[in-house]
Amino acid sequence: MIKVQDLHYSYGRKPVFSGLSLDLQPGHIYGLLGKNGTGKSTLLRVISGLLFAQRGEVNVLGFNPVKRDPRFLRQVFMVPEEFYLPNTGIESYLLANAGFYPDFNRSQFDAYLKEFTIPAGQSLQEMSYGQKKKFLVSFGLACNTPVLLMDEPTNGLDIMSKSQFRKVMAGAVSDNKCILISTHQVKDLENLIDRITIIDEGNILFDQTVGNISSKLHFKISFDSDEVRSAIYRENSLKGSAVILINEAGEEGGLDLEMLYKAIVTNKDAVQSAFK
Ligand SMILES: Nc1ncnc2c1ncn2[C@@H]1O[C@H](COP(=O)(O)OP(=O)(O)OP(=O)(O)O)[C@@H](O)[C@H]1O
Repeated sequence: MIKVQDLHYSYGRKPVFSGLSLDLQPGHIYGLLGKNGTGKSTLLRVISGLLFAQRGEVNVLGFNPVKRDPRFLRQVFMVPEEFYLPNTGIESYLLANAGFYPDFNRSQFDAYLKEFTIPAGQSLQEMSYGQKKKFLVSFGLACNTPVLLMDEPTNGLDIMSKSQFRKVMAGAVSDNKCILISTHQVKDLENLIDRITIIDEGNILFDQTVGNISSKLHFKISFDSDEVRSAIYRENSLKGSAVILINEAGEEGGLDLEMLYKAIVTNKDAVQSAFK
């Protein structure tokens, strides 16, 4: 559905990607993680056709995003990290924008606004940043595009809104939809994303499904010093050590995305050895 091959992209002389490849399928929510400045937003912009790859191939739904073909544009929606909303009410916004998306669903949109407790009569510019973000997420979801790109969608959302976001997103997954979410707020996406892609210095550092991670790695609190020593990642505290172990016994357990991320960044080889 989204295929990126040998992507090269530089801002002026500053390279961001020099050979990145990625293959994303429908029916999944992908979490795109990585340090600040590693190129997550750039990648989303390249996929959506807002930036043009200097080398390599980008194919989204059979289209080259660079061509900005209307048949492509109506199938892709991006919720950017920074955005501008016009000084209009919700109805005028819908009138001007919903028509570009053939599968836009008004009752779905209203249900999302209700879930996020966005007052219907308010002008978009009078909304707080968090309200604007929830409005845009609601609109993006209601467009029902097969490709949905979100850049830090939970930034600026309060605690209640983050759980509403998780609920709304869980209901939005479908077999024909590919959702790619770039985020640092990994806790907000726990139990939501089913594949984790970490990019670093222009390359894919880690790319695994949550199911595969859970079968290969075991996350637990341990009080056993031998076990702690054998862990591929550990965080000590007075209440025992939070560890990541190679899941040799095939134990079932949860996944702590934040710990996984830290483990990959600090001890990539040990984590990757579990997947060989
Ligand atoms: N408009 C621009 N002009 C020049 N350089 C840019 C521009 N936008 C981004 N960059 C640079 O490209 C690199 C990748 O930026 P990008 O915003 O894609 O990273 P990111 O992974 O999304 O970062 P963050 O996690 O901080 O949002 C950074 O080094 C950044 O400084």
